[in-house]
Amino acid sequence: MNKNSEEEENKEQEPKEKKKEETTKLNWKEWIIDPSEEFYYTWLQIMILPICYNWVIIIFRTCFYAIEEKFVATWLTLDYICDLFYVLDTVIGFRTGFLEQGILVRDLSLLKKRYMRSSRFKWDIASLLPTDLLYLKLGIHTPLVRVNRFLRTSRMNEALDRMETRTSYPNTFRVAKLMLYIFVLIHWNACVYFSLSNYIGFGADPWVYPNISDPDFAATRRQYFYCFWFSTLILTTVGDTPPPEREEEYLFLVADMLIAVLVFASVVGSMGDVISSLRDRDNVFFPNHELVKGYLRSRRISKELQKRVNDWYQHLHINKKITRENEILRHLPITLQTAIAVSVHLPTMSKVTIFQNCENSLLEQLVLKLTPQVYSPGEYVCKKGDVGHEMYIIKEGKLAVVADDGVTQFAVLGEGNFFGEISILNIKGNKSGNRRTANIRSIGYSDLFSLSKEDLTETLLEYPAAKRLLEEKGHQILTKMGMLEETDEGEGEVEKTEDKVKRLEASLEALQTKLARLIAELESSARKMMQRVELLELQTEGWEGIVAEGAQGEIEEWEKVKEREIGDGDGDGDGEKEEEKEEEEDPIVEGERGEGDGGEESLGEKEKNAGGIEESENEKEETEEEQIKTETQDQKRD
Ligand SMILES: Nc1ncnc2c1ncn2[C@@H]1O[C@@H]2COP(=O)(O)O[C@H]2[C@H]1O
Repeated sequence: MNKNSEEEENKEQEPKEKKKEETTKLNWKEWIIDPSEEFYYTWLQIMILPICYNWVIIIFRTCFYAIEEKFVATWLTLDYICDLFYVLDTVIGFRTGFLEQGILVRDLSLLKKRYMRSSRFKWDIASLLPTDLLYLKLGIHTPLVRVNRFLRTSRMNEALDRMETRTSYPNTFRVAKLMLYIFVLIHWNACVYFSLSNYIGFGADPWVYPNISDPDFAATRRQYFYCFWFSTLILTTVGDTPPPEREEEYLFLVADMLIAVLVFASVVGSMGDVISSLRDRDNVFFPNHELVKGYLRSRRISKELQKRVNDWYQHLHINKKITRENEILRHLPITLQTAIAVSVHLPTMSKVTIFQNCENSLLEQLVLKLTPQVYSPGEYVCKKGDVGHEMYIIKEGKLAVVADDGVTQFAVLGEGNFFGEISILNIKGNKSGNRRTANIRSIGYSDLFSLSKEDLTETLLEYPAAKRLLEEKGHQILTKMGMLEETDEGEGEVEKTEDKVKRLEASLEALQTKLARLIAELESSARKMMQRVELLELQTEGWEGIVAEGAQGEIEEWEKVKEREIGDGDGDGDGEKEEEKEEEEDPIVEGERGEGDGGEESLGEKEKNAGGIEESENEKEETEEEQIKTETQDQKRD
C-alpha cells in the first residue's frame, strides 16, 4: 500500500514539476510590465540618457566638424548603443500593460494591438528608421541623417513628468528641468552660431567666431565654449555682443532675440510659479502671518500682545512646527490619512498612560482627531473654573499645574502626559463637574495635541471597555488629587437614586398613558360588539317575521292574538298599533326596530302556529341565513 501511494505521489509530482518548468519558461514569454512598477519608472529614467545624447550630440557633431572626424568610432559606438535602447524601449512598449476598469490587462495580443494603434508607436517606429543607410550615399560624417532620433522625445517628457510627481522636492526639480531645456537651447544656438560663422568665414567681422587659424581660437574646446558664451549672452538678453554686420547675422540675431524673449518669459514664469507654490505651501503649513499682522495693526492691538503673536509665529517657522496637518492631508483617502497620522502621532500616543493598554483601532481613530497646538512660554492652556471642551496630550515641552497666583506650582507635566480630561469625562463624584480643576500654564514653548470632548466621547461610544478604563483611570487620578471625597460618593449615590426615581416616574407616567389608551380602546370595541350583537338579533327577528308572512291565515290569527295582547297590555296606546301596522307592511323594518315588549313571546306563538308550513319556512330560513351572513360580512368589512 505504501509503495503504491508513493508511486502515486511521484506520478502526481511529476506533472507539477513539469508545469513549474513550463511556467518559468513561459514567464519570460508572457512577461508584462506594470506601468506603476518600479522597473517601468527606472526604465523611463534610463531612456532620458539616449534621448538627451541624440538631442545634444547630433547637432554638435554636425556643426563642430573637427570633433566629428576625430572621434568617429566613439560616436558610432554611442549611436548604436542608443539605438539599442530605442529598440528595447519599443519592445517594452509592446509589453506594457494598461488598466481597464482598474485592472491591469496582461493579454499580450491586446497589449500589442493597443500599442500599435497608439500614436506613440508611429513616433517610435519613425525614430527607429534606419536613416543611417544614408551614410552610404552622403558619407559617414553626416550625423544629421540621424535627426529622426529626436522623435522619441515624448518618452523623455513622460520620464520627467513621473520624476516630478515622485520627487520630494518638486520645485527644485522644476527649476532643474527648466535649466536643462535652456541649456539644450543655448547649446543648439551655439552650434548654429559656429556653423554660421564658418559659412560667413571665421574672423570675417567682429560678430562671427574669430579666425580659427589664430592659436587662441583653434582648439575645439575653445571654439565650443566661446560659442556657448556668445549664445548665452544673446538668449539671456544680457546683450553686450558685437553688432551684426551682414544680413545673415541680422536674421540670426532677430531669431535669437525672439527666442530669448520666450526663454526669458518662461524662466520668469517658471520661477514665479516656484516661488508662489513655495508661498502656498508655507501658507498651508503655517497660518498666514501677514494677514494676522495686518489685522492686529488695524485693530490697534497693544505692542506687547503683537510681540507675543510675532514670537509665536517665529517659533513655528524656526522650528518647523506644523499646526495644520489635518487641513494639509484632507484630500487624501481616509485610510492614507489614518496611516500618516498613526506614523506621526502614535509614538506620542503610546507614551500616554491612559492609552497604553487601549486597542490599536481606538488609537487609530483618535489620532485622526488630534489637533496640533503650540503654546508660548507663560501662556495658560486652561484656567481653573472654565468649562472643559477638550483634553490635551503633551507632545513636547513642559507645563505646570499652577495656583491662582500663577506662580506656585503643584506639579509639572512633561512629554507623554495628558491633562484636561477630568472636566470632559463626566467622572461621577467629581465635585467640579465639567469645570477645569486647575490652571495649566506652559513653562516654555510646548507642543500639544488637543482632543475635543465630542471626538473623545464619540470614539469612546464605540469602545465601552476603553471608556470604562479611561473613567477608572480618571477616577484614580481624581482620588489621588483628593477631588473624590467619600461624601462625594454618597452624593453620587443620592444622585443615582434621584435619577432612578425620576426615570421610574417617567416610565410610570408613560405606562399610565398607555393603560388609559388601552381601556378606551377596550370600551369602544365592547360598544361596537354590543351594537353588532343587537344588530344581529334584530336581523334574526326580521328574518323570522318574513317566514311568518308566508302563511296568510296564520298572520290574521297572529294579528288577533296581538290585538288581544295589546288589549291585555299596559295600554301603550294607538302609537303601538300604528307601528304594528307598519310592521305588517314592512317586515324587515319591523325586524330592525321590533324590540318591543313581549316581542319574543309573540314570536314563539307564531312559530307554533306556523307548524304546518315547516318546509317552506326552512327554505326561507336558508336564504335569510345567507342574506344575514353577507350583511354581517359587509358590516365587518365596514
Ligand atoms: N495636581 C495635579 N497634578 C496633575 N495634573 C493635574 C493636577 N490637578 C489638575 N490636573 C490636570 O489639570 C487639568 C485641568 O483641567 P481638568 O480639570 O479638565 O483636568 C485637570 C487635570 O488633568
